[in-house]
Amino acid sequence: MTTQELVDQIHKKQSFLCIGLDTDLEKIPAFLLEDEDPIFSFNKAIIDATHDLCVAYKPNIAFYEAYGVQGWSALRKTIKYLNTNYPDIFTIADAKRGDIGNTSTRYAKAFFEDLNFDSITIAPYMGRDSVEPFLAFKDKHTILLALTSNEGAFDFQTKKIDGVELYKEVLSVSTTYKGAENLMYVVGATKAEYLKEIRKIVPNSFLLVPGVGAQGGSLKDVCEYGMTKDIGLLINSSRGIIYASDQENFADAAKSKAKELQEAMKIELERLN
Ligand SMILES: O=c1ccn([C@@H]2O[C@H](COP(=O)(O)O)[C@@H](O)[C@H]2O)c(=O)[nH]1
Repeated sequence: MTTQELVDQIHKKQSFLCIGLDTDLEKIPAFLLEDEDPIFSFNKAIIDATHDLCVAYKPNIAFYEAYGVQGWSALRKTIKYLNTNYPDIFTIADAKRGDIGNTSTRYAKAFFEDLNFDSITIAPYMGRDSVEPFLAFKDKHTILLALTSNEGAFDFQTKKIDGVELYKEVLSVSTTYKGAENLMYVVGATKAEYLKEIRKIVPNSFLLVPGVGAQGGSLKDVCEYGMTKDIGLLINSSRGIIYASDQENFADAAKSKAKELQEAMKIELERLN
């Protein structure tokens, strides 16, 4: 999917919501455990109930890998279901990969070609040759961890090297990578006040912003400091939406939570005009 197609979808749906499919057998409604593939049944119900309120879904790969072959099969069914039934939706494999060049190429093939995701999250720590193999794929997007939402982000990411914070170095150096036009960045909603500085380095890039909902980040602050004329934001909420209820009404409850966020986003988009 091209970035323009994503922007068009945001305008059409008046939403820049990404729903995280962090599907955990210990948290989904108990009655679904009787199904042949409870993970897929849960995901399908959530997707069918919320697809017109969001522009992206982000399965976190850890939740699928944790269940071995069954989990991987549910992931494959989920991405296939999305690509077949809702081809306009932007899909993100939250896999946080990155390795020496030839290994990165295999990761890229796995997620972009075999699974056919539109994008993947990548850790920048191994540098240029670990990221560029992902950037070589046309109309696929590489979402580099810049400033993450967790407390541990302060261990390294905000530390200065030669007077410059590491996350800023990640942002500016990565813009020189071959294929940098395919880059997006992860910035945690819990670090909204940093967005002003971040926008000085990457004024137009799309940012994937997790941390609204269960982690307490503010949608309003993220929009105030991070929104661009082309929106430039995908705001993720996972647990706050998908686990709104563990009863029969779980999909409707998820829809209500997604609707609350979409309505708040609509107001923010109206401010742009
Ligand atoms: O900095 C980061 C990077 C990734 N995540 C992931 O996003 C979701 C957030 O889930 P919530 O339930 O809405 O808190 C989850 O998959 C994280 O692994 C992040 O939170 N922060």
